[in-house]
Amino acid sequence: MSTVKTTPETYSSSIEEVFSKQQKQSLLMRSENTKQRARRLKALQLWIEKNQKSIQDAIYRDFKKPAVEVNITEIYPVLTEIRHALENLNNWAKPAKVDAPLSLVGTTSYIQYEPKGVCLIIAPWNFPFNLAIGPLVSALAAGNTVVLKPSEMTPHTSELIDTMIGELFKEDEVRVFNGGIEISQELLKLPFDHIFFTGSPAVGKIVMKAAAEHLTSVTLELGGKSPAIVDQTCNLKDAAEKIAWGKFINNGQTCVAPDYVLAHHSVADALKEHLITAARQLFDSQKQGFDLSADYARIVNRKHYDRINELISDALENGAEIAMGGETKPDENFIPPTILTGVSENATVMEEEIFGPVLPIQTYDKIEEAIEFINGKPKPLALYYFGRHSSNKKLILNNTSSGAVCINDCVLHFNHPNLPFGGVNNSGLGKSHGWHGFMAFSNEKPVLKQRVGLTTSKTVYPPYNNRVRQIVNLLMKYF
Ligand SMILES: NC(=O)c1ccc[n+]([C@@H]2O[C@H](COP(=O)([O-])OP(=O)(O)OC[C@H]3O[C@@H](n4cnc5c(N)ncnc54)[C@H](O)[C@@H]3O)[C@@H](O)[C@H]2O)c1
Repeated sequence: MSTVKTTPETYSSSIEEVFSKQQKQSLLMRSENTKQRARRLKALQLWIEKNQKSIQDAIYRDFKKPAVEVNITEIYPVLTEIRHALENLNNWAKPAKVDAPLSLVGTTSYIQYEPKGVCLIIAPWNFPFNLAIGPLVSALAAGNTVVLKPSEMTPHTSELIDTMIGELFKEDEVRVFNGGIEISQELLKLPFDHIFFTGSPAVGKIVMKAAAEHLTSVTLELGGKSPAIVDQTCNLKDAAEKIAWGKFINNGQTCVAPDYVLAHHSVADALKEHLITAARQLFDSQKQGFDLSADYARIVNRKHYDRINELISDALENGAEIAMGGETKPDENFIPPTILTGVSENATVMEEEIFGPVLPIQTYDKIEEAIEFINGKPKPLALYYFGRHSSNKKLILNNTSSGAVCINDCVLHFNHPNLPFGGVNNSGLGKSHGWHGFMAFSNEKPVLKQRVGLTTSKTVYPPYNNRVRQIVNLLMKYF
């Protein structure tokens, strides 16, 4: 493979030229029917199905992600998203009729879902294929043109995405601009009709500020510290297997991974043992060591490897103990599943999103303490509750705010096409997936048509004589 394009000059058209071509094309695409949108989605689907091996290879080269894990977490979710859109597109795009209130009798009204226009998608590196192409599916289903900026941290996948898009689309429909922050910043200067950003809350703020210059709408899919509460009523072995899977898959670099565990003090020790067993069974089944396991991915680069090691060192300096893990390998960005106990609340690992295979276990006595702890931090992207205590469940659901909640499981909600996916405040703004993704890239345009002129409107026109005053008073009282 050739090296990744890093500056706009290496492309045939500049960012501004592509933007201007897409503005013209997006006007033409407004009058397209859904068949043409479906044709684009179908082409994308066929390309992905035909090139599964290339996708697996590219992501393996980026951070040694096992091929089956690529299928489960990168290819399958995108194919699900495409199939769901193809099945539902006609319904989604159909104008939605709405009833008239009594005061507007004689009118008919409907909502027309029009494409927003020229959209920018900025993607992160942690699911480099899924999180670039998933939003693209929604944007195309809604009839938009797209400029796509994949992450510079996964160069092999980003180059493959560029190749795929180049083979499937003209640059006035979809165009990739690969590169780092400088490319993002150039793109963010333009008056896009919508920006869909997935990444960190810190960069989300930069994107939102840039969007504000043009009053461009944004969807921000951000991160945060997603807690997993484990109470004394849960099946510990089952909970441990699910938490270990959700935490250590993709080497912990998952926005909805359980960031830390809040365990009832009576089950914390037993849970720790189950977590250690589960991590070994899932990610080192051959018992050769996690570093030799074909089922365990790597940290994406040295910068993140160093960041995560610093989190571990800081936790240890603040009194934490390592229940599992400890032996890292800088030459291959390898950090084994690491479980920490006795972590101080002031340790950085309890303050920043971990985004790596490190799982601190905190304990609580009363469920109210766990809730207070969560509410003391920015609202998380996901919250997990493991237990069968209906009053605990109710207390948690009613007294915390998060992008999503999973009960007795974790991460799975990402793959449910009928659930809106996204965060709240610090963990995100707006929703994606399925209908919700279609809506993120659509303008809900209300259309009101006057039919028989029975409405009260003209009767309240000036001059405001006694008759008009009486009508207005009646309107306010009864309609
Ligand atoms: N909510 C979700 O769906 C979701 C999914 C995956 C990851 N995330 C979050 O993403 C973060 C990890 O991903 P990341 O490290 O790639 O995020 P990031 O914010 O560093 O980068 C994301 C994208 O923004 C670009 N970028 C970086 N700095 C920029 C700047 N100053 N100006 C303009 N653009 C800039 C990058 O080139 C990249 O394409 C975590 O916080 C994680 O929780 C969220």
